[in-house]
Amino acid sequence: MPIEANFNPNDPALLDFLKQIPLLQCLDETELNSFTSLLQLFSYNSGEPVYKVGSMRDTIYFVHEGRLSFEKSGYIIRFFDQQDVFGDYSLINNSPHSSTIHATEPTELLEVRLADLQDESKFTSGAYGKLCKQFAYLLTTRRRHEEEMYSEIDVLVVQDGGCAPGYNSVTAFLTEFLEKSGRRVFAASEGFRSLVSGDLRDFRRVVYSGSLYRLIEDFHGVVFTPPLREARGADFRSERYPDFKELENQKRAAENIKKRKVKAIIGIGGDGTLAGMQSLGELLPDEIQMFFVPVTIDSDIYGTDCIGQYTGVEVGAEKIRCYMADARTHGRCYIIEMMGREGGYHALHSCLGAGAHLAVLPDSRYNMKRVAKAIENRHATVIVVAEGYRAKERKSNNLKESAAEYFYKELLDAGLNTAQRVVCEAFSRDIRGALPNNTDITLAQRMAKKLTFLMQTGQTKMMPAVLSGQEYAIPFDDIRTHNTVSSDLAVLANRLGV
Ligand SMILES: Nc1ncnc2c1ncn2[C@@H]1O[C@H](COP(=O)(O)OP(=O)(O)OP(=O)(O)O)[C@@H](O)[C@H]1O
Ligand SMILES: O=P(O)(O)OC[C@H]1O[C@](O)(CO)[C@@H](O)[C@@H]1O
Repeated sequence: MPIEANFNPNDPALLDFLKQIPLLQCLDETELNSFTSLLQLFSYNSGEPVYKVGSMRDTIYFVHEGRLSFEKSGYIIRFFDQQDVFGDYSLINNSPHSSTIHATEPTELLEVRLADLQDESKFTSGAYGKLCKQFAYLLTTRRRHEEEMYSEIDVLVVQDGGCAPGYNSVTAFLTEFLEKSGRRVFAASEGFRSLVSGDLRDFRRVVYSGSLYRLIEDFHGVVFTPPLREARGADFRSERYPDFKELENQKRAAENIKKRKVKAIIGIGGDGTLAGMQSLGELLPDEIQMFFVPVTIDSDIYGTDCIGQYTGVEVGAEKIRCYMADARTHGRCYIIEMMGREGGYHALHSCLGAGAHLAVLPDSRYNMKRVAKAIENRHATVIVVAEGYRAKERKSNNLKESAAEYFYKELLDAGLNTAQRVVCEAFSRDIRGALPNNTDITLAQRMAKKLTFLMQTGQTKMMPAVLSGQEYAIPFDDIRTHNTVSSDLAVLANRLGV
């Protein structure tokens, strides 16, 4: 239980303290004195709650000394320190508290009951009205600051495409390096879709500096990025947005970009995202700088390592090793479908790393009778099929089979007759959610640094690239997206000798 402490309501230091608080700056000297006479001072021990979620709003609290945590759904959202005010929502909202407040160190709070403020014999209705108005003013100015913050977007990051390890990492590093070079960085909340919609709620402010974050953390959409360096997933996007291929939508996005005075746009993703950026580039003035960062497990951007490809192969190979052990144990044949729409980089390298028996790539054409025979002579087999295998054929014939199932069907047509139970596994999307490994995090860091340099030196329509340890930059017009894999490696991955 908090302990009520004595204090002198006429203490000049106390009056000075109260005059610093924006909520009370609307009161004149007399009103402030009568307000002060309604205050009570309470001491809280460290860990003691002030109020809990669900309790009634009936008090406004002023932090006189100490520190408190503001918690929602078990998370600490922020801290309150000396001169901070909480509970002031009770001036306009009489629903129960949606948060819990705990003292995190010995704390003193000056408290005023709402019932006392509303009692005309203690506080005039005029002064109470002023307090309510002042609270509304503070709320709306915050909203105005938010509007202002998003009305001039400096650098805008747009993540699209399928998730891959490293989206979050590169966004965190871009924020760090660009902010350190004096830029303000923002992100579209949901990729290209947000550019078309263009509402304030479609944008986020991404922040690297802790002190800057503390200043603006209450504003809409502010995200502290350092923890994203190592985070899984892609925080600023949702489902794909195929409608961005429509010119009308691209035009709407271009208008919104100009309306929000964007100075530079960075697209992050695979070849589809690059195509979206290139289309946008046609509709925007040259002064708006444009960049692209390749993040894709399947490495479908030529001339550079792609962020996500190393984690993808590491996790993909480990997944195949598990199938190899299971296949050996049960005497089975697994046909695993892995990423690889065009070149098949991910499927091939994962297969190689794990020492699986055959990689079936989008362009592979095997003699299926020989493959069937080779399987029949084995106790256990693991075959990796890239998702793009016979994709056009399957699509044009409207076939429902996945690439793995289609390959199995071809084997059956070729007369496969094996004691091994054959199991086709579903497409391995799970790898997209893997934790980025050190190589991809380092690659993300290098590309972010290179991009910052390109931006600072006034370049545009460029992609930072890293190949064989060297950093480059490739102009948009020279980026090739058909990334074929080495045929020597495809031979190495053929342990069936077919
Ligand atoms: N030809 C195009 N023109 C304009 N926008 C496009 C085009 N192709 C794709 N996009 C946009 O880019 C987004 C991402 O494309 P896509 O789904 O092909 O992923 P990606 O960037 O290639 O990444 P990944 O291949 O790793 O999934 C799409 O949701 C769409 O909004
Ligand atoms: O999960 P979705 O939307 O079907 O996307 C599948 C595509 O995404 C990717 O996994 C890339 O992220 C491709 O390899 C694949 O073609």
